[in-house]
Amino acid sequence: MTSVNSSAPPVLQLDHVTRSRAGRVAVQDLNLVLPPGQVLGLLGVNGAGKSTTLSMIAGALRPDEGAIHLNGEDFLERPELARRLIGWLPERAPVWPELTVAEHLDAHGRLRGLSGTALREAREATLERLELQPLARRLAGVLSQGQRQRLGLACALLHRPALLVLDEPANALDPVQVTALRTLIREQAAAGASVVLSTHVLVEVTAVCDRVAILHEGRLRHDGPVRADDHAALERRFFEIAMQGVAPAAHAA
Ligand SMILES: Nc1ncnc2c1ncn2[C@@H]1O[C@H](COP(=O)(O)OP(=O)(O)OP(=O)(O)O)[C@@H](O)[C@H]1O
Repeated sequence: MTSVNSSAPPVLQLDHVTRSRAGRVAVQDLNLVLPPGQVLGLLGVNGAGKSTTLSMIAGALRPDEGAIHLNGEDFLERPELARRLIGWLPERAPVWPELTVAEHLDAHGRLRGLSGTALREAREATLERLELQPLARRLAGVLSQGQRQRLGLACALLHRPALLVLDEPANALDPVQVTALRTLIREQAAAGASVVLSTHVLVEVTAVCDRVAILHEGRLRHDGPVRADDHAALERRFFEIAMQGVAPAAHAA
């Protein structure tokens, strides 16, 4: 399934990354290396540290310790790399209610240095790819949740980033759109982009990811390839890790 180019530098490298939130360690000593064209699924129970990790990868949170490199460059020294290299769909994608769908894409494109014909072409191609053309002139404030999620995805994809960071991308999508999202993610990987996505839905990982990382209590507990033909193995591993520290009575509950 993967189209990894092993001779290129990693798109993303995390070395010993640690981050506390509200006085508690949310992510601890995390090491990850992501080559071009690979789709990595990030799993973990609520509070495991997935969103904190994705926020650091997207440049929205700074690690307390450790290093992050994008395409071999020091991301903490050069946070502006995010504008060009990263497309981020946060857990709750912010929208400006008074702007239309097309205006959102224009605003995101300008923030990433696109203008004129390049911006127009990127906007039209993205509207078409995300099937948002019928909604292009609609105000974001009146979109359904799933339509908003697709707008968030469109904003993340618009500038063709080398790294897509998707926090729960299937949130609020109907089954047709979930299938379309899977196709879109594999298409991005085939074109050379790397993808990190977090999800609570294990079957999403089996369906779309080359590799899975499982976080528990802020620590990386598993990092390995996904076997599309063995979903049960992923489930077993996930629950093995997720149930650590849970009392037997809680298991049974
Ligand atoms: N804005 C915040 N302020 C303070 N602490 C936070 C904040 N966001 C998350 N945390 C804490 O950081 C830890 C990791 O949370 P994080 O949101 O990264 O986990 P998650 O794996 O994404 O969880 P979920 O699956 O519920 O979205 C948790 O202990 C959480 O309480």
